[in-house]
Amino acid sequence: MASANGIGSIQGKQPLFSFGVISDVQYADIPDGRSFLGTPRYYRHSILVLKRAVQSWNNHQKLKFVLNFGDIVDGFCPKDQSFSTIKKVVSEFDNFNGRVYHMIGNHCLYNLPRKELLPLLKIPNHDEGHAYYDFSPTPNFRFVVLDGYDISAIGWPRDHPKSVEALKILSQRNPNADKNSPSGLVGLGRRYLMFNGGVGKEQLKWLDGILKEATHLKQKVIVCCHLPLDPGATSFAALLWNYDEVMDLIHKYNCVKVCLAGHDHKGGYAIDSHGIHHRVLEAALECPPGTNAFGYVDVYNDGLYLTATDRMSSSKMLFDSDQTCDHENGCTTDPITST
Ligand SMILES: Nc1ccn([C@@H]2O[C@H](COP(=O)(O)O)[C@@H](O)[C@H]2O)c(=O)n1
Ligand SMILES: O=P(O)(O)OC[C@H](O)CO
Repeated sequence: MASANGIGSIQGKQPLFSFGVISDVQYADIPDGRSFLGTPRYYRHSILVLKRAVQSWNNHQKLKFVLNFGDIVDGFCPKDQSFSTIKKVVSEFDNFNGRVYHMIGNHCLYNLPRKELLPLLKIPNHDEGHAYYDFSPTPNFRFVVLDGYDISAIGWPRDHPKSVEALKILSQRNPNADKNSPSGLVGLGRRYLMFNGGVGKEQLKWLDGILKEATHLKQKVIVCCHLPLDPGATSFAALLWNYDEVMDLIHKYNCVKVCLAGHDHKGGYAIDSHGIHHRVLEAALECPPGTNAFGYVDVYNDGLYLTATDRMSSSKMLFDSDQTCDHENGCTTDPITST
């Protein structure tokens, strides 16, 4: 399909490399339920979605790695089963014939503290409890994985400075007794919920260094985080607390082309004022039995092409600086194929 944003230029060519994606598996061995707002959640079926994803990624044969966007187990998982359940889901991922890069999400942190969780997820360089890292699958591309719960009221010991900082932010920004309730919060202020978090100063400094180096090396950067970074691509109630600070830093450079996220289960897509694509991936948890939500991304010099399944929409994201939205009704995803 030749389209307004010029995706025709990448179709028909061999990708430089490809990788698999899935988000919000939120498995638990409990009966089906619903979100707070009533959306059905299929806790036992979600691991079947993951199994089918792994099978499909292995059948593809050319995927270089897989990215898991976080929340591999649900907060309702009985706490005496947290460790074994996370191990069970990780071992499903490990059936993939390649490297799996995990992100942490709020539901992971409801189940285990960081010091137990990060080694299980094989988070690189987790010695100080950080879950941010980067890797370069080819010399011209770099993936940056952000830790959206760096400043968070979940996951750190209660008296940890990062937990104290998070509780202070929540007490200033959210007057509700239940800090997960957005009641009375208006517009972008709705993001100040306990199930979200922020990127701390040290991580921002690290990110600045990475982007500086990537610019010097002429690398294109894909930023990944459980929490979305753009208000156009998500419900405000799912945004990273300091998404604006992170994006101001990213916008100082021209190397970041795409930001990928999970957390907001319905998914989303937008192009920001600097031409960066923001794609929030639809959740595996909310797939009714027999349906799927996973995909793989083909990487080209001039764009990313997400081929997705069932409830995850396929997306074309071209890197050109003169970005225009290629969807008639605005910057939403443009479904192209379903496998
Ligand atoms: N509109 C809302 C949404 C959520 N909450 C609180 O957050 C918790 C988690 O929500 P889920 O969507 O993951 O079910 C929920 O238990 C509520 O405490 C809310 O108060 N108002
Ligand atoms: O992580 P959950 O399951 O609490 O859901 C987060 C919401 O989707 C954010 O809007």
